[in-house]
Amino acid sequence: MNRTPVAALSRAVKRYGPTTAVDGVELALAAGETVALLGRNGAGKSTAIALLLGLVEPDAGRAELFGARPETAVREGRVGAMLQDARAVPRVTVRELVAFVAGRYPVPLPVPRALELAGIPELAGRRVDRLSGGQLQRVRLALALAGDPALLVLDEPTAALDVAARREFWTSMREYARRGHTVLFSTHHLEEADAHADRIVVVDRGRTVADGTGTELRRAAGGSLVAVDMAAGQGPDGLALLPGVRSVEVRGGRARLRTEDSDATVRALAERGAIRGLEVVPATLDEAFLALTEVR
Ligand SMILES: Nc1ncnc2c1ncn2[C@@H]1O[C@H](COP(=O)(O)OP(=O)(O)OP(=O)(O)O)[C@@H](O)[C@H]1O
Repeated sequence: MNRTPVAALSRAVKRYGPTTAVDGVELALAAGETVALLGRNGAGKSTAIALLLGLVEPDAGRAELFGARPETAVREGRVGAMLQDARAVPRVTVRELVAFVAGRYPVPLPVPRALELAGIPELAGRRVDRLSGGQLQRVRLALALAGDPALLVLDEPTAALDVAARREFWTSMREYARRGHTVLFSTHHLEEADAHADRIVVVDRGRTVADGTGTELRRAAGGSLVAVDMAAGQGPDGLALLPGVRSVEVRGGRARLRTEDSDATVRALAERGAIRGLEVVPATLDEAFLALTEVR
């Protein structure tokens, strides 16, 4: 089996003057994987994507596609990309533009198929410079798909899409991924990352701070919340010392314990005879993300 990653950044560094946009980020995508790149504004996601596509050169470390320099894979038409800077081309129709781009690839998708996958067959005859932001976004998806690339790289692909368009977008993307293609997308929508990626890579200040499934990230970054009613007259004394507990908050006669090991915390509460109105809630991905990227 060929284990060369489809896309890899190893200890990649990219500086812009005094700003280190990417500071040793690690990333590896296996064939057929869908991976989400998650991070705050300015975390380095777009720069990491630009490095992978060979649009910028790393100052240190390596960026590779299919085990070679990114330019080679891009030239061979093995990569389709949808980046953030959308510039409309004047006067041409959607069909003409997609056909033009498809014509530059060795084995492109038929244009109607690219339009269908992007969910815009009805826009084929429309002028590109008269489309709405969301429509244009999907034309850009059709352009990224036009060459039937093995790897699709999408920088915040659903940013301009409404709820229905977003759902259609992910339906298309899943179909594309099901056919064995590899997809890397960046997003600020944690629920999208959780729902549509096999794996989430969290980038913060140019570094990879977490890499795993949504469940693994939730577990790694703060465990669960255990809540119990306190008995009359009982204070919070000692709760912070129970196994696993990171923090305690008491409000309205109810104690909320943030814990790394809810089983151990619940057992210890039971030993104290303190289990009334017990509730155990796993950390949300939002909480995990905030914990992983909190300003230290
Ligand atoms: N061409 C550039 N020249 C100078 N600084 C840049 C350039 N591109 C990015 N940066 C800086 O590098 C850092 C990382 O930016 P990048 O666009 O990669 O982040 P991002 O995670 O994609 O952010 P966002 O979610 O806001 O799109 C930021 O501080 C940004 O200001």
